[in-house]
Amino acid sequence: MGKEKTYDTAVKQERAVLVGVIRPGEKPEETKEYLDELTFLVDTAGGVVDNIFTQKMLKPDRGTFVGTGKLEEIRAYVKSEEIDMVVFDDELSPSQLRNIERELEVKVLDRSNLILDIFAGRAQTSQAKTQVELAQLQYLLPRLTRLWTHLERQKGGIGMRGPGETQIESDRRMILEKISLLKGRLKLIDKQNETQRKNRTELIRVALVGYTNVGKSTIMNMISKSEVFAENKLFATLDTTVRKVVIDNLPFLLSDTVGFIRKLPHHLVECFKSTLDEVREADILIHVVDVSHTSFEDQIRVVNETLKDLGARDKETIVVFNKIDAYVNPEADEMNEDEKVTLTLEDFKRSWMAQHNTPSLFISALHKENLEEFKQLLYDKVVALHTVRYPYDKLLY
Ligand SMILES: Nc1nc2c(ncn2[C@@H]2O[C@H](COP(=O)(O)OP(=O)(O)OP(=O)(O)O)[C@@H](O)[C@H]2O)c(=O)[nH]1
Ligand SMILES: [Mg+2]
Repeated sequence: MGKEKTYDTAVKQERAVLVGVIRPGEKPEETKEYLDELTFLVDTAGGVVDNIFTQKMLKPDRGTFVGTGKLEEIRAYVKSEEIDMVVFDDELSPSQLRNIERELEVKVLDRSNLILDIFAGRAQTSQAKTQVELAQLQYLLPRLTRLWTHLERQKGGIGMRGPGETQIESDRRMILEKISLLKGRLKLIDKQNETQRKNRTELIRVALVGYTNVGKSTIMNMISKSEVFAENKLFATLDTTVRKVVIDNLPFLLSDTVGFIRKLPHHLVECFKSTLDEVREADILIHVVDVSHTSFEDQIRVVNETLKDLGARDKETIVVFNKIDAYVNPEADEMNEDEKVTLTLEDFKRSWMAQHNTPSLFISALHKENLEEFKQLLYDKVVALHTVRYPYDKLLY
């Protein structure tokens, strides 16, 4: 863990307020879930959430996202509580951002910007760094007239990490040049990676995919005895790691990939396409789900949609429900502890199995529960595929 980049906690944490719009028909749990996730993102970026403002609206206001009355309320709060930044739960258009900044006179971030900032702090390889930088520049290009960047540039902090701000502001043309330079660099890296991948086509390739923070890296470490960075923060993994794994003399490749999230900035998905090549070119996907998360079913949906965008939805998939040790049924307060967990998880299991044909498993990577079962299933799948693909391969038997 020592060599990983983490944020300096010695500096004063920036205090944030969050702003979300509640759409018609949105349930209170949903609103809470969205804002909890945004809180987690702010926390991951090194900030601390001081307060949350929400407004019920048919759709966000085109000029100022929330209504002017609400904005006035936020402004007063920001002034009196000396808040450092205001974070909106959706991507703001360039004009919304401009209007809001003018009104609030404080640093304004949106969800996309925040995610990009976290990515910038996490990127390790030149590929990841180039991809993030490209996404950040594409995000900034139409938003060059921001006010707070002038004031805050020297101070650094959340939203300010990444590509050089001076360049970004001084010349739009320079950004465009930089963008094309980065694109060229990415193309080169892609080519190198492609060659690398071609050199290992003999082995079956398995990729761990899933929502962020579900335990993909923990599973990777457990199965491959590797030391991939895992922690209770969003986007701990940015770079794909590939390891050769051997189960019962059967070698295959296992890769750990970047986690998915709701409303992933469009530019970021585009820029990360090549990181996700590993997913696109995998033979088998292990879709990891955090079954202890209150909205894990929504997360499954988000992951499936992202996989569809990548053209990887039709791959052979194993669904692994992880963190069964942490599963609690919120409605079963009255039952005793043991009953509560087994009963409700069993219920879910039954209804899931009845509705889906996908092979599914329930494990705890942390407590090493049902691990053998998991390895066995994985082994069976890899063998089956291997036998089809290399029918004469004696190595196996
Ligand atoms: N209770 C419990 N926690 C777990 C389990 N598996 C993983 N975790 C924890 O969940 C957190 C996230 O784990 P990671 O392995 O980093 O998750 P990830 O899916 O790789 O996350 P990203 O790389 O951020 O997308 C860590 O704090 C793990 O210790 C489990 O079976 N039970
Ligand atoms: Mg990870």
